[in-house]
Amino acid sequence: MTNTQIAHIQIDNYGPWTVTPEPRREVDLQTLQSRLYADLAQLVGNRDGYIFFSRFDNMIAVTNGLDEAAHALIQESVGNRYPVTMSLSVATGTTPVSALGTATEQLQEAGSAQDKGRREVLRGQTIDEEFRKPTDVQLAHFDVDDATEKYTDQLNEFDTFIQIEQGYAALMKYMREAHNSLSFFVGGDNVIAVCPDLDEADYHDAISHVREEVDVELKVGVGRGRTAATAGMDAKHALETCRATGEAVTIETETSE
Ligand SMILES: Nc1nc2c(ncn2[C@@H]2O[C@H](COP(=O)(O)OP(=O)(O)OP(=O)(O)O)[C@@H](O)[C@H]2O)c(=O)[nH]1
Repeated sequence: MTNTQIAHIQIDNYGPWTVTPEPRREVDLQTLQSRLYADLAQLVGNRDGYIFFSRFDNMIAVTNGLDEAAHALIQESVGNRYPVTMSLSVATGTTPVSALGTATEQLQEAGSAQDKGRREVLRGQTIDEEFRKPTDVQLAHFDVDDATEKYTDQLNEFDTFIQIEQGYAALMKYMREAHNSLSFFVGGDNVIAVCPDLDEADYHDAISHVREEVDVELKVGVGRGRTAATAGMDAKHALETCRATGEAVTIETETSE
């Protein structure tokens, strides 16, 4: 069974900061947000976690393998180098949705996102080393079939963007509602979903749903691992198997350590 460790990261009091003492230049906010995401991708990724930007002022990470000290160090490193601080709440669950739900509740209990007094809160619990398993994380790497041929080389970039986003919107909503999974756009035509123990039929179901709803054709590779990094790499290999065999769904049978 999966045991996903999810961290909810939130910039402290960011809304007021963006307009104090008066609205800050949008390009500077865009730069800050993308640099913070890039830094966190390295800080989390070098410890074998994955982070997704969601709304940039809030981010969601899979941090299996990171203990409380590792989370604290990441938080401190950002606090030392940025004009903003961030709060971080971590929780585990048999589904990513339940883990995130707990993490967010802990953060909300500590104070509002726009509470001047809530700064650099660190809450929650990580999985003790002795309880970690090679099946703790299940990641699904979705890809639009022949996006280059169907969209990128045919339509203008904005109309391609609409097609890809439509597929993403339908998938993220359905995976959340029907399969307790958290799906994130990661660039190009790719979406990575953090999933509980789903089987091949569940993935076929999600792909059919997106096809019926928005006429976007997907394939998916699925990997499992002790960390997001190993599960994610297995998912990429499984996706390559889809490309080689023409199968819409491939689940790596070996679980990586
Ligand atoms: N983040 C991320 N983006 C990727 C990855 N692989 C491809 N992309 C992006 O997706 C775009 C399309 O590439 P592909 O998915 O290989 O191309 P395709 O035309 O859809 O062809 P098939 O996937 O073989 O059906 C690329 O330009 C990249 O932007 C990946 O593993 N991660």
